[in-house]
Amino acid sequence: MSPSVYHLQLHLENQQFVSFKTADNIDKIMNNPMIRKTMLTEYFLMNRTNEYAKQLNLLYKEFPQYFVWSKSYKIWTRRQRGHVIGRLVTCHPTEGERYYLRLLLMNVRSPESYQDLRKIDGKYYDTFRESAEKRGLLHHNNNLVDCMTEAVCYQMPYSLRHLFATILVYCNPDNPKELWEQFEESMSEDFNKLPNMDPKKKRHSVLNHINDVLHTMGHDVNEYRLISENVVSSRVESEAKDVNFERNIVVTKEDLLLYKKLNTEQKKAYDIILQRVLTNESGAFFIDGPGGSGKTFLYRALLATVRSKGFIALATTTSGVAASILPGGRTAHSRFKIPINIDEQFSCNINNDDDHSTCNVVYNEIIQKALL
Ligand SMILES: Nc1ncnc2c1ncn2[C@@H]1O[C@H](COP(=O)(O)OP(=O)(O)OP(=O)(O)O)[C@@H](O)[C@H]1O
Repeated sequence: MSPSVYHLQLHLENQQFVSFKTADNIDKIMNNPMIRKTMLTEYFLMNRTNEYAKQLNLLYKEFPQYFVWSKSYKIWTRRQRGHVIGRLVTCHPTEGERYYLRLLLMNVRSPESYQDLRKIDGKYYDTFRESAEKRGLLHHNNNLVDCMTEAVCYQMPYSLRHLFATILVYCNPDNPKELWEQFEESMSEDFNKLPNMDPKKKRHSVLNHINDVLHTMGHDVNEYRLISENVVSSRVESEAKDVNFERNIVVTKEDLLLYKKLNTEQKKAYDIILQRVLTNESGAFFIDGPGGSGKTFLYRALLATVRSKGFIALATTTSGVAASILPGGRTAHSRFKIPINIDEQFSCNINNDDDHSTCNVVYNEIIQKALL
């Protein structure tokens, strides 16, 4: 490929990757000065010591146009020929200081050290973020526009929507609507290929996907006022999503064989419950026993058997911790969209039998509220 692209290393101070063989002596590795050298540390060194580099006053990404990196000697030497493009490896805004270091390197010419990047008018700031802020790099969405613009070049619309949601949550853009309008088209490209997608439907689908991502981070798209009306996913859509989620839960081989290990009491409960499920009769069962007596073990065996037979089984718990130990487990608040404040009138609907696959609910650790 011509011109070739230099991928410029990006790391916080003393956090460069070091590779070594398992048999190598760790003290020897630590005392080897070569191991600490990277494109970035040597870029700083060149800015301190090399007259030509000082005179050129370059950004990190411009450096490879004038200097060549030697992997064996870990030094930059003056370029004699050839044209290359320098690219700083990408960094997600959630990476914090590393992201702000990148932002500074993209904008500050000829820095001589990490400390130098944190210095403005003789004053040192504690973090790269503060330094970026004081330099005005965080104002007016500029860095976020750069981040999205760059991502548009190499990321699929699906990933762009994830990035956009992350930016909304973690980077507090001054004007989310402006950012949305600027990148809506790039984030919608995959939907263009679908048949019967009018612009309104397309926008709705894109915003709904962004909303799904935001929900996993505890936020909602309507907080950001990206469009004038509220984004509401249709009942059919959200049910389709739920069914899709449940259907994609992988039943492991190990779980499928759990029923063989059940003790007498577990087996008794397993048989009774399974019988009800298979005959499509309704029923509510309460499993009780001291901690560690095998309740969760029984639920896992039941979930695996029921799901492997093509039924939908909702593994529901009161707490997130309990949810994490059941395959496909979700908290009741997440699963049934229960609001924080509930009153006597509140009820939640579970659509049963849309496609003739009975919906079964396992509720682990009911401790506070009778919900169903
Ligand atoms: N029939 C069984 N055969 C083998 N191991 C079992 C069996 N039943 C339970 N166990 C094991 O015993 C341990 C405790 O079981 P489990 O977590 O299911 O108990 P529990 O009643 O749900 O506990 P808690 O109420 O504290 O959540 C687990 O390591 C589980 O794998």
